[in-house]
Amino acid sequence: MNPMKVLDVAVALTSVTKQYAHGVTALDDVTIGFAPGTFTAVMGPSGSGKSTMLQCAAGLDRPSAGQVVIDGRDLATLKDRELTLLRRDRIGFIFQSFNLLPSLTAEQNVGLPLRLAGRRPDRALIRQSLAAVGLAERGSHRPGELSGGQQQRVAIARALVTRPAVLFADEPTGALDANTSRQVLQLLRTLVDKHAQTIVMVTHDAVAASYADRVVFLADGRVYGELHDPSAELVATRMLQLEAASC
Ligand SMILES: Nc1ncnc2c1ncn2[C@@H]1O[C@H](COP(=O)(O)OP(=O)(O)OP(=O)(O)O)[C@@H](O)[C@H]1O
Repeated sequence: MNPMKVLDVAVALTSVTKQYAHGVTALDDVTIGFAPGTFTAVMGPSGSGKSTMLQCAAGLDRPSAGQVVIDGRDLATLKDRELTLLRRDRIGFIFQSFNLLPSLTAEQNVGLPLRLAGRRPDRALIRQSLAAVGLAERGSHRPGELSGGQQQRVAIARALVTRPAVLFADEPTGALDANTSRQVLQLLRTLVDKHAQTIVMVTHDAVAASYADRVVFLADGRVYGELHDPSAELVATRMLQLEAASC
């Protein structure tokens, strides 16, 4: 990828390889970019490198070789402190298990990234973030008093409160039923369409992937093609082909 192209994307991976101990190559020469204001789903058989790619793209893990550029900054050139700040201020992350602090209210959970940044939690901003995910009335509720879908929406509000360049999502609907999943996916779609949020989501679910603009397929640590605006059926067919090929 040339330098101009790198500037055009929110996140760019160029020839990224990640090797673990015991000779495991989790990512093998992966080059891929995620354009601002787009929603990308990453799919592939179990062990194909999806989570590893997300971790490297989010600056949570360092590649063995290759370059990762987030928001125009080459991660390899950053000192540990600078990388921590970039992750804190420019990256949002949501997980299958929500990862909310059970003793804090929804408002306090959403305000956490601001506190960690040493900023005074701005209540108007926090309330605005909760309203954006449809939970304006639930600010004083603790996670145990909220449904799974509501907890994931609090986690999304928390991830977005710093206005990150990219929101990474690792199986965000994995713990939710079909109906609640649809609501969360529709919310992610709206964040892209209305607020030009960049989202990169790992999923095993073809229906979830069909909410994205683009689906990237991984197998054995390599990119094996992509689909644009695909139907769930087309994604499922492609996954079956990949799984059959990697057996
Ligand atoms: N910390 C680690 N140490 C050694 N090997 C690892 C480590 N993390 C992942 N791997 C290996 O790297 C490969 C890719 O793993 P990764 O978790 O990225 O795959 P995945 O596509 O997300 O899988 P799944 O869909 O099952 O979650 C696998 O072979 C895995 O066993």
